[in-house]
Amino acid sequence: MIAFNNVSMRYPNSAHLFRQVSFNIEKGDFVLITGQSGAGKSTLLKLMAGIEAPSGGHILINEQDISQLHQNAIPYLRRRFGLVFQDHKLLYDRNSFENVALPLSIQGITGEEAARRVRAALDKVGLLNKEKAMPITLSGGEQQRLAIARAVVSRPSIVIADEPTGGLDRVASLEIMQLLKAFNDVGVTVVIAMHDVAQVSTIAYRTLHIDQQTITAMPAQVGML
Ligand SMILES: Nc1ncnc2c1ncn2[C@@H]1O[C@H](COP(=O)(O)OP(=O)(O)OP(=O)(O)O)[C@@H](O)[C@H]1O
Repeated sequence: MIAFNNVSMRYPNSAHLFRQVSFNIEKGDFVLITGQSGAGKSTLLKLMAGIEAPSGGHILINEQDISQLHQNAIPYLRRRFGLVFQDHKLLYDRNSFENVALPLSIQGITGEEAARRVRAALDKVGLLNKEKAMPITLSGGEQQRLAIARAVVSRPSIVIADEPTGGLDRVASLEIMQLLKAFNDVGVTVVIAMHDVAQVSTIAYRTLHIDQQTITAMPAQVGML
């Protein structure tokens, strides 16, 4: 589903973050990207989603080389991804419902159909009773769950989350991981960048570890608290 073939990455005037790394993420995988701060975890997620371009090699999404895609095709590629960032990137002048509805309205889905899908997404993350709440009135964990609802409302086949439990306590972190696992259980591929793997609980996962410009794939394992 996602294939990196000899991918190298360096930002202008910086050292390489990775050199000629290759790995595959299969449909339905639950993958953790680990590595120290600054190792390049966020960059790896951005490469997958076509937000950054690699300095070498090829990235294939469903066997399509994304570097060969026309600029106009990038928004369609992005729709396959649900993106969840550590700082939520919620719109604080819109309520919960409106935040989740935004990706749908960009795709031209409005009215009853949009309302039905927004409420289904809010229900999945346990925020159906907060649809009128402004994000600022929600707890950190609730804001992150709202960001997840917004990420999944377009029914993406891949959810990419960058430190989704950052700043949350243990209980809220566990809820977020269990929520992401629930989407994975129904077939969504989930890729999470995380420096603190201890929060993963008893979720089976594969790890891609970034260190010294290389990425090491480790087999499936079960995380322990
Ligand atoms: N747009 C950019 N332009 C130049 N350098 C960048 C850019 N984005 C990130 N970097 C640099 O690339 C390196 C890797 O950053 P990245 O955010 O991918 O690491 P990370 O592993 O996610 O770190 P953290 O755990 O601290 O979030 C850092 O040194 C960062 O300063």
